[in-house]
Amino acid sequence: MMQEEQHLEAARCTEIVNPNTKDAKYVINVKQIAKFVVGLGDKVSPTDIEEGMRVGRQRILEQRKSLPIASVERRIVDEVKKNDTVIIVGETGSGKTTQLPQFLYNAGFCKDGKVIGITQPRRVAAVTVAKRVAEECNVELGHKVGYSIRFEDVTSSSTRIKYMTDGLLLREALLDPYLSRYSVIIVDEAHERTVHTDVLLGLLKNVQFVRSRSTIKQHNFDNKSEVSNKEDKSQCFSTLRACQGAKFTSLKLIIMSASLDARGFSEYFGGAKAVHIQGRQYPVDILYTYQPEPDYIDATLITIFQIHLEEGPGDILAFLTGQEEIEAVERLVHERIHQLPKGSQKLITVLMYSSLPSDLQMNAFKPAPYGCRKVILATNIAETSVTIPGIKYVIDPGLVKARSYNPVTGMESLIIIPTSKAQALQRSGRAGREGPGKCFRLYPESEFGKLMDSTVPEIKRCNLSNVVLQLKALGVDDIIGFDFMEKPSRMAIVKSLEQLLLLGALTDDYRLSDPIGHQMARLPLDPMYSKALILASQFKCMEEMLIVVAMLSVESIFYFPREKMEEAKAARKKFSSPEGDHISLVNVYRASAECLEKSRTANSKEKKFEKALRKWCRENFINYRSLRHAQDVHSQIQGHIQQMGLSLSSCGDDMLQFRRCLTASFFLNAALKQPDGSYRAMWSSQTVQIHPSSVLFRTKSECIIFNELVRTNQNYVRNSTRVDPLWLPELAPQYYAVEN
Ligand SMILES: Nc1ncnc2c1ncn2[C@@H]1O[C@H](COP(=O)(O)OP(=O)(O)OP(=O)(O)O)[C@@H](O)[C@H]1O
Repeated sequence: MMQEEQHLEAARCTEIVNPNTKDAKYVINVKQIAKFVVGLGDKVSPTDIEEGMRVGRQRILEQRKSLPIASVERRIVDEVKKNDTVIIVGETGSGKTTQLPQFLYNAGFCKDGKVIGITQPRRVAAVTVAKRVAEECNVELGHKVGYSIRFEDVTSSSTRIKYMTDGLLLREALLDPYLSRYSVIIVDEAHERTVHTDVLLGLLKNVQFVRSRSTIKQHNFDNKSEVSNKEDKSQCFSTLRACQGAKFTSLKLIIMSASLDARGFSEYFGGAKAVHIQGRQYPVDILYTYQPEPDYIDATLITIFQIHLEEGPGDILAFLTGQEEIEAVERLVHERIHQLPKGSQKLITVLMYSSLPSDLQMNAFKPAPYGCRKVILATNIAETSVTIPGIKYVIDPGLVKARSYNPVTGMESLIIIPTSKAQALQRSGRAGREGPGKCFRLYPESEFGKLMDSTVPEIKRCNLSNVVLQLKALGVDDIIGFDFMEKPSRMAIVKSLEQLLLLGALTDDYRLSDPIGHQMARLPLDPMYSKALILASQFKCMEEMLIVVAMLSVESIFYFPREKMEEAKAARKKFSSPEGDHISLVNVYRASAECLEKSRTANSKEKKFEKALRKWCRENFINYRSLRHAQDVHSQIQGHIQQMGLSLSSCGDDMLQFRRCLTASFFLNAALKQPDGSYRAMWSSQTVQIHPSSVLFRTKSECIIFNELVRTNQNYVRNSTRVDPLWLPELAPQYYAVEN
């Protein structure tokens, strides 16, 4: 196929198969794409569009039929009918995520208005897969097929196939503890073992147990003899009691992945049936380096350019470890592009990481302009479930940034570690989804054998306060006795119970407190941040705290390019407050809002505001993408605050009130200056230093509160504000009065 045709085809596949062709805006869009791609201009007629749609549908149908899962549809449906829990293991690209829900829908699992829910560990996967399945079913997104992710619900009462994040299903369980709308729940990409997946598995096991009993016969809940298994008795008791008299249909559970320890999952679900799907649609060649690469960034760059100059058409997906690294590689690619031989194809970069605003993440799914090759620089958010059109080459340096938490010191850090085999398989699976592909692993083949089979479950390496709060809100009283697939350490659970008690989320007998604990559980934030917002309504500084929580939820607001360090520092000074980093963040946010306000008064077009904001960010050395993300988070949390009836007051210029509120909320993160100029963190007793990026770095106040304790070459605290040490016993007597 000629390259122009290929690009038109790409445009057709992503746009023309959309069912809304009668929408005028859409027709213009198709024309624009055609013009952009092959210069057809106004030549795209309604007949072209009709034809494009027909071709697109036909292609999708043929493509679906050729997926390995298509040949075992009957068998899988039968297994699901026969068994309450089924484990499905099938290669990446075999069609699990997109096809299985459709098979089950066609087999009648949605009759009586029931819903099939499919959980994904990541938002981007939930959104893009739902879009694809809606296209395959030829329905408008949000009707029969929809998705729901935190702060974005594209479903309706007619939705029967619903993709969502695992965290969202957990939140749904707070309102509907038996997940009664669902006839089937599919936990996809279970190998990732996110903390949400693990909690969800325990919860689903419990819900399934309750629902299956309820369908057998009406319970006599005072007589627990029906509950045979001892562990189940303690596990389910509070739930069983609560559902007295309720009548449910049974819940089918499907656990799915390309690289699953099927035996471990099967054992956890009492010997559940495991089904393996053989084969994939297209082959992927795996290439290794001869020697270990001493500098994986440089090796990634070299591989990008090698592919670009030596390989045939197709886009590139390179896996990196985080936003800063991705932005640095983007700069290096742009620097080296100029060294390309004259006449070579253009190379464009697209970024993809979790804190990038959703609309910018979606740029990765748009076809590259005609005559260009696209290289996507992504974190592991592009690792599972997603199909990015055009990707033929994957570069995998074999590393990932992972959370690690020490419950004794309270130190949470992000460290770069080798991927597991399961992750490497997922990454290579992103090539070869539309045709044969290649994966360049930037390590020797012998190293692959040494990788761990699967990732250490996140639940074993994170601060559990949020998990414990959620479980308490779900009615699980005995956290240590909860049936986790893999139990977190007792110490980690005890520490988080202690923290929640001190924050007032739990009563003295470790139940969720009313109203604080319930309110905290409703906010989708770290418990300390939730507490800060609840207190801010009493300290009358909600506006300021909302900004701070939003700004702290994103990575690196400021940036300091090496070549313009002095200019960047001077720009930053404009926002700096001598009181500390929190107020400085408020200043940045407010100044950006002012800039937007001014451009809104002067213009009426949304694009122009964006342009004005970008310019303002450039001039002030603010990371535009991070600021946009903070604005998103801000409006989302504001929605929650309003729903909860908390007042949106501002303390105006009285920042004393705001600092007192910070102290009352983050008192566990207080540190006192020591005679040698270092600080002692009060909760962990660790010796720490103020991070050089802080406005307090040189000033050294007597007492500070901070948000993050990180370890690089030494222990640093980040985002600090100076506070009066006497506020600690006054505002947090539950902790400091006893200590003193
Ligand atoms: N958005 C999309 N655009 C184009 N093709 C798609 C899209 N989504 C899926 N496909 C096609 O359907 C195939 C099966 O995708 P699906 O996500 O169902 O596989 P899977 O077995 O779940 O893989 P994985 O384990 O990687 O998630 C893909 O290989 C690709 O060919």
